[in-house]
Amino acid sequence: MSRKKTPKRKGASGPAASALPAADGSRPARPGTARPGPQARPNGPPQPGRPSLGGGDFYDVAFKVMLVGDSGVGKTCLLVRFKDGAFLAGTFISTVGIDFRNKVLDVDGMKVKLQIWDTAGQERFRSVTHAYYRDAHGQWFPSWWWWQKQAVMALGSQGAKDPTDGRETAPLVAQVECELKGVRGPSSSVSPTPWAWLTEIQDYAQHDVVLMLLGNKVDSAQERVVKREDGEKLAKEYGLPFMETSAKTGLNVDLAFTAVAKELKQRSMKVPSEPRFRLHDYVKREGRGASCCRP
Ligand SMILES: Nc1nc2c(ncn2[C@@H]2O[C@H](COP(=O)(O)OP(=O)(O)OP(=O)(O)O)[C@@H](O)[C@H]2O)c(=O)[nH]1
Repeated sequence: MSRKKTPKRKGASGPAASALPAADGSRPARPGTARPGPQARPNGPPQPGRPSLGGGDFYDVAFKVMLVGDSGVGKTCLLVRFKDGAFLAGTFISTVGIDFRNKVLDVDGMKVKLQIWDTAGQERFRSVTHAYYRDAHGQWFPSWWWWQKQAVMALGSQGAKDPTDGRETAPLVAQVECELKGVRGPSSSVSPTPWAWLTEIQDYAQHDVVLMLLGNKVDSAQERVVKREDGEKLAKEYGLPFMETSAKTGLNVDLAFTAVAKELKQRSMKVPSEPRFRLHDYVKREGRGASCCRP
């Protein structure tokens, strides 16, 4: 992935539009860059001449997944952990604009490509992110049914501090409470709206988007400020599947993306012979507790 992160600076200008990938996943031409586009057109059910990501990574069906959440909760680290199995330790460098990575998973005998978009959590990039929620592929390639389904994984942090620089990050539950307070106000008649990110998703994503809530950074036991039960309660309140993750240890990272891939595949393919996949049940059953995986 071309690094779109830059050291955090106050008053830094927004991203140069030309440097950003297009909302349909294409990028400005760069030598050696595999880019999704017409030439990478997949063909639905498995066939011998399946499209490739390059390097022999063939796939049958492709979906778009977006990672959203406040700055510093660990979106980029989660993606890097999933894609490369590594943890980006060291100084926190905030994402500028947006970028994506592709990964092909084997889901029940089918090759599912996830195109995962890593968004910037900082407020000043919000307008850039908005453009990427909508399925731009539908606009450009209306017959590409396989892009129709998308997922958003909303991240919060279960820890209060970024362990690398001691900076405060907004923990999951606090983000929600803060938002509710802001909207309700002391004498406001406006009915409370969900957490800011969920509101965004409602406003900008497809109405039937697959959603999952993740509480990241569960490895830092001393820093933990959100209890697992509180995360679960919150998710229940909004009817979302919830999982605690750690980009540092890898806890539940593959599982979370696999769960989303399974759900997306089911919604698109509807294979009658396959038992119905239930995302909520799957994450509850398969998700591991943080206590078993401290570093
Ligand atoms: N202990 C611990 N630290 C983490 C974890 N995930 C991320 N971090 C740290 O948290 C900081 C922020 O991580 P990023 O992945 O850059 O955060 P982000 O959400 O992409 O932030 P923006 O790009 O600003 O939106 C970095 O210093 C990471 O090393 C985790 O699971 N555990």
